[in-house]
Amino acid sequence: MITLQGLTKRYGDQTAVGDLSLTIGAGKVTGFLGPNGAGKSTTMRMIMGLDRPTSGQALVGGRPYAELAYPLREIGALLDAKAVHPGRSARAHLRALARTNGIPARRGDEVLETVGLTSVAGRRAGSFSLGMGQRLGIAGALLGNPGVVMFDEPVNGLDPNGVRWIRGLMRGLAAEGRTVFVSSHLMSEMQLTADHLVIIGKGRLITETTVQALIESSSVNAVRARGPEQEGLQKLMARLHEWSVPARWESHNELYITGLTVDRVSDMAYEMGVRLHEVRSVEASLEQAYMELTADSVEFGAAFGHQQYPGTGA
Ligand SMILES: Nc1ncnc2c1ncn2[C@@H]1O[C@H](COP(=O)(O)OP(=O)(O)OP(=O)(O)O)[C@@H](O)[C@H]1O
Repeated sequence: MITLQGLTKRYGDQTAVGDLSLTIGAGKVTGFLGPNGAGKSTTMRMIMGLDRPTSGQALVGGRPYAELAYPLREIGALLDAKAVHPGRSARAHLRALARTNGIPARRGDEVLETVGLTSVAGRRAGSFSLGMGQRLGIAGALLGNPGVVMFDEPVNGLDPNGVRWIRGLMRGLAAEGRTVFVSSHLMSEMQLTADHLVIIGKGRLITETTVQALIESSSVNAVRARGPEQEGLQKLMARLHEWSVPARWESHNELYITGLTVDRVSDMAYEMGVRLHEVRSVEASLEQAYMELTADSVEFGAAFGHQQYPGTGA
């Protein structure tokens, strides 16, 4: 379990992380999401004792990192895959890590097997590809068989095979009862991997929720109605607005209606004599729900153009 208590980090007058209080529990994968510069890496670095909080604290299994006698046995982290001596072989790197943490040397070979690097164990880590480096970093994180693992952007630059492997690994670690805390910008991947989500923006907690609850809360969950006659659709739109049902144009022959069922929309159109060719429900993706939620917290982003269609009144 990881506990953050009023965790705060300031750089000059800039607050990188502001008063974060939360618990990241065991037995599940918790995704750590937020726009660029939101404070994810800073938070993870404070959990690992690499940055000192300005105030508040981060606890691993109830204790600050600095007080852990053998930290690698409590928490393993992949924060920077390049933080490996390039001249050392993968095996030598893991042996050195094991030695300083009171872990038997043979454990290095076990984790190399787990991450699929046994055949290159004697090769210099500096000659590794990005994906191999990520795997070696993960081997280091697993070395002490810790109850808590933390990965900062673990799938960055990985091929589809590597992405799938990491997904399975994280799910497996959580199923074994471990705490798995992972940051990522890949929402499609988080939708498949995470159970729980912690979302921050500009250093502050935006929400803590489950993947399912976030998706269900999205206004993108809607009914899409498509028809061949725009005049009819405009009539339908006007009626919906009379009833204060949120509806907007998706394209010139498609409406997007929130808060009514497919059956209700079909019946309304039938009663009004509006021809429809398709009526179906649309579920938001995690990405859509996330974009809505964090729209106000994006510091570094390009403005999107907004398309207008007849009848939107916008
Ligand atoms: N050593 C530092 N000195 C000054 N400012 C810093 C330092 N480290 C981080 N920051 C600032 O703190 C803020 C949070 O950065 P952080 O890297 O934690 O964000 P992030 O959520 O991990 O971003 P990304 O998704 O882009 O990796 C940023 O505005 C960053 O510029």
